Amino acid sequence: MSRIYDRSEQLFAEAKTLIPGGVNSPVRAFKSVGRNPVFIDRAEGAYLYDVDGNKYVDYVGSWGPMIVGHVHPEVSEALKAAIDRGTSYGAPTELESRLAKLVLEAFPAMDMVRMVNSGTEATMSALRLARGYTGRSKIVKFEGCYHGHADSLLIKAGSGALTLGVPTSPGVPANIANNTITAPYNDLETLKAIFAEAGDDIAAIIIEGVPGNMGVVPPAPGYLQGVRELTRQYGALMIVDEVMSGFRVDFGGAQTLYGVEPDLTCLGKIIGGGLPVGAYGGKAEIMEKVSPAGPIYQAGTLSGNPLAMTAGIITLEILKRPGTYAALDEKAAYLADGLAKAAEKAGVPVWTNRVGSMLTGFFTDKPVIDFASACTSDTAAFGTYFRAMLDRGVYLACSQFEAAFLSLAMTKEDLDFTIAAAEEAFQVVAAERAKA
Ligand SMILES: Cc1ncc(COP(=O)(O)O)c(C=O)c1O
Ligand SMILES: NCC(=O)CCC(=O)O
Repeated sequence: MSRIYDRSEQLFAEAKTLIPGGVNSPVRAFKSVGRNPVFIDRAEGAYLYDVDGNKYVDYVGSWGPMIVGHVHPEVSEALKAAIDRGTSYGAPTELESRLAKLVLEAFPAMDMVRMVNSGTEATMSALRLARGYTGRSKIVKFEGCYHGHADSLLIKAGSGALTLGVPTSPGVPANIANNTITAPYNDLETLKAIFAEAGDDIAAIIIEGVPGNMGVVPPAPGYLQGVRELTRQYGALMIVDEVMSGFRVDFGGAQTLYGVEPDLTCLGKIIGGGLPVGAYGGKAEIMEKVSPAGPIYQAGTLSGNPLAMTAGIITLEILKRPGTYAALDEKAAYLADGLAKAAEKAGVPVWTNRVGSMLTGFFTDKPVIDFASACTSDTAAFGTYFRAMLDRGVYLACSQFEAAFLSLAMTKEDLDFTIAAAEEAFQVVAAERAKA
């Protein structure tokens, strides 16, 4: 391909001398796909433009938040007006209540919500609350699920931790790791056995609404209900981490889609509309324990930031309009079908999981239902596919174990462009396999 990446290469070489690995979040470094990252200059609608002038259809969407597309005119206009009113006060504003109302309306399981600055803060704070509320220490998380980088959650974690081969990070003290029990996802029997043994010490189960951090792996029918029953039986809380799935798979997240009512919910990504926001919320009886209403401490200098609240409010108002989720689903179904046909044509077995506008094609001929089956994927083939797609103007998440996200800004032409690129990219994979 004739694309030039010189300026990106220069900037990355410099960044590596200034920032660990040249990036401010590990997944951005393209490390597992055998090339250097491209540096982004700007974005608009469905597209990213890099510093060498290359254009891409963007399926990363800032790892989820950009569901209405980049530089959406309504979001931009509101943000510009907000900037002139001041960027931070460290004092309450009406904007915080407006975003809270939109969130609570979307998630009936939540009576109250607290805004924070990232998904990591949301899950970390929810765990503290669950432990404070129940007076218990242990938590259960699932293999391949990622909930941000708090110590107790970096155990058998997904996303970059998995991609970069450090699912359990050095630096997490053993006495913290000991309080995290991990279980295989979509396996109720093993979970029951864990509770039979340690149920009285377990404060909470934390689970991704739709796991997207080992690639997309939907919950089996009845699985979330089973988890709900088990937690009730043992007096543990069920925390659904909808940082990725919230306002993504449905306006009311995975809990609405699958009909399950958790005790606590974590949000992030989309509720910030591309600015840094996270949130956690749940039943009033539990949330009233959070400081200053209650004794469980949690705070933040920039929490409820007026710019972030503004971007979140406008984004959710756009998403609330009739037909948005049907439109996203239709686009994603069209794309998934086109990609599957392209793979088949090239004779490359791919297993596709999709929930609404998040999807992953795994380079495996086996059904992907959990972490172990996700790991049957041929990650070298994924790397080849990723590089071929990038060279053809399609920006995918740089790991087999991530989701692709669609946005409302994508047109049928964008999807057809992507499918045409994939037809060639799968042929490149097939040719490489034939050589091996
Ligand atoms: C399900 C889930 N939870 C939590 C997080 C952490 O969010 P953040 O990166 O904003 O800290 C992420 C993504 O990073 C996520 O996908
Ligand atoms: N699945 C990966 C993420 O959701 C977060 C991106 C990051 O860690 O930078």
